[in-house]
Amino acid sequence: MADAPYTLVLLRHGESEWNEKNLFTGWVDVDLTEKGRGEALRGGRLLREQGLLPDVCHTSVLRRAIKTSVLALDEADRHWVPVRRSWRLNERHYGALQGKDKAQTLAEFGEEQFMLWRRSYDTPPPPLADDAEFSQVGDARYLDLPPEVLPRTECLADVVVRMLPYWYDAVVPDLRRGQTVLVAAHGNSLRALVKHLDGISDTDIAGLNIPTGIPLVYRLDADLRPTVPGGEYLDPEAAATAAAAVAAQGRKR
Ligand SMILES: O=C(O)[C@H](O)COP(=O)(O)O
Repeated sequence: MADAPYTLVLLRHGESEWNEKNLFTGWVDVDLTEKGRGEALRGGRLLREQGLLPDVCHTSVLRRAIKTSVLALDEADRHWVPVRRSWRLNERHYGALQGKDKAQTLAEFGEEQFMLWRRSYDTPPPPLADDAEFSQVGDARYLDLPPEVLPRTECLADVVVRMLPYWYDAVVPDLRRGQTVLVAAHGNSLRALVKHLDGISDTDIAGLNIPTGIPLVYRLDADLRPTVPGGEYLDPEAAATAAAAVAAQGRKR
């Protein structure tokens, strides 16, 4: 398609153990659930059935995204493509909320504060202490980062700032080589990328939620602009239902 020379596939990891428990996760490196592994396999099957065969994959350095990419690529018979990993695709760091129950947080702090921390563009949760149980300080995969770069909390604006250099330096060159690129990442790092791609306002991004395990396909024009705003989910009905469930997560008992 000359008017859409570039194909980008976004895939949020399958359900994680802390998604199932309704806990704020952020940079805590939890595993997929059995359901999440099934979602990843289905995502790969949808890619294969649609002929959307990745030539390269980019993931975060968190196992839920890495394992999702391995399962999906294997199911699409593309397990052999090159993979690059970066902390810049990590989930948003949830600060002192990491490990806390979403429903309890909502009950304790109220709807307004909960939504500010969870979905505002520029209000981060309180920072996580370096000696806290769910801190990433000292984690081997981040030892090359200057201490001041390692986040202790992030708002979505912070994620945009640390994700975009990777988008421009690693993902865009692969797209411009004509490769079909799979980005296997997280709800908020993908919200940050979608915000950039679709030019979504700082206010409107609060209403956008990304479901687990369902490929979101962007066909981009020569200027890397989406030819279909918002992209196209390979299972639109399931995606709409699952995105609504993500939005309501704070209320899950
Ligand atoms: O990090 C987490 O808790 C989830 O993966 C994303 O959570 P959210 O949808 O509440 O931002």
